[in-house]
Amino acid sequence: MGAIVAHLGPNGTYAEAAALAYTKWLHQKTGQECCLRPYPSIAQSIRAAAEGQAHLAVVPVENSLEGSVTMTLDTLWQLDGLQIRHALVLPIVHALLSCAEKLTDIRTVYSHPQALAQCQGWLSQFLPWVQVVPTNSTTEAIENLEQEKTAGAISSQRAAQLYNVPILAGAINDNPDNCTRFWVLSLKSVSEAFNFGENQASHSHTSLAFSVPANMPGALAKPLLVFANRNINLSRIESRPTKRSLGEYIFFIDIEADANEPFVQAAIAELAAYTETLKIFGSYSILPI
Ligand SMILES: O=C(O)C(=O)C[C@]1(C(=O)O)C=C[C@@H](O)C=C1
Repeated sequence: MGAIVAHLGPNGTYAEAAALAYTKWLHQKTGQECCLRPYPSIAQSIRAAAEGQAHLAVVPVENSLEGSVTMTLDTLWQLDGLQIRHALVLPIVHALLSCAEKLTDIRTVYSHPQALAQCQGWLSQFLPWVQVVPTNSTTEAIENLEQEKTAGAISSQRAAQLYNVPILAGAINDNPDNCTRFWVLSLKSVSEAFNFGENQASHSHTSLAFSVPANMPGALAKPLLVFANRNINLSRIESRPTKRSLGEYIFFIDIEADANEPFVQAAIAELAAYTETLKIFGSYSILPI
């Protein structure tokens, strides 16, 4: 049976490119067949995996220029039961797609907010007069181009080929080394039924998030010392609002250690004493893609 893999659509998004890279790796490693299924938003693709409509979801989590994809972090925090199976990092090269003949004809630029932000320097240098309009994905932005000859969309070269739209400018991201990290998510029960190629000896990273019981001195220092005292390196820390009241945060942390190791289990047990709600999103490795 093929595994259904949810991703942000319509076809041609970077999330789909990440899902394709992951399913190719998985097929080579385990022979597992997969079938990709696009969803209109990142949140809906995560919910599809959480509610069992899809076996996996491949979602962007962090970009080298713009930082966290907040919709992914917020949705993961709200839902229960999802685990991170793998991470993968893709280079992101944006192009300006348009049916206009030249840059000076462009009046509106559509794209996903992350992509718009990753090209803000280029936009202010070459198209300072345009109206910038956010869309749910870089490929949703392409829908407007045929009717609106003065519109452009920031998307990938692959999407330009897929939708047969001309590229007016290539490699427009503000840093040539632009890249985005994606997570592969699934319910725990799904990985018991499928072979997701995870039976390697150890995982390089564990991701977790917690809220703290009160805004007081040491509220964050105590949880962080749990890792520092055991020589466990943090590779990332990010805060998001709890959405309850101003100044209350959820902290998302990635550590460079496997939660199956006894010393990491001891750290997590101690961490629970200093946190209000603690969610462990699992241990995983970064795929060599
Ligand atoms: O809109 C897309 O094509 C996506 O896959 C989303 C997304 C993101 O949310 O970060 C993925 C990678 C790039 O960083 C830009 C956009």
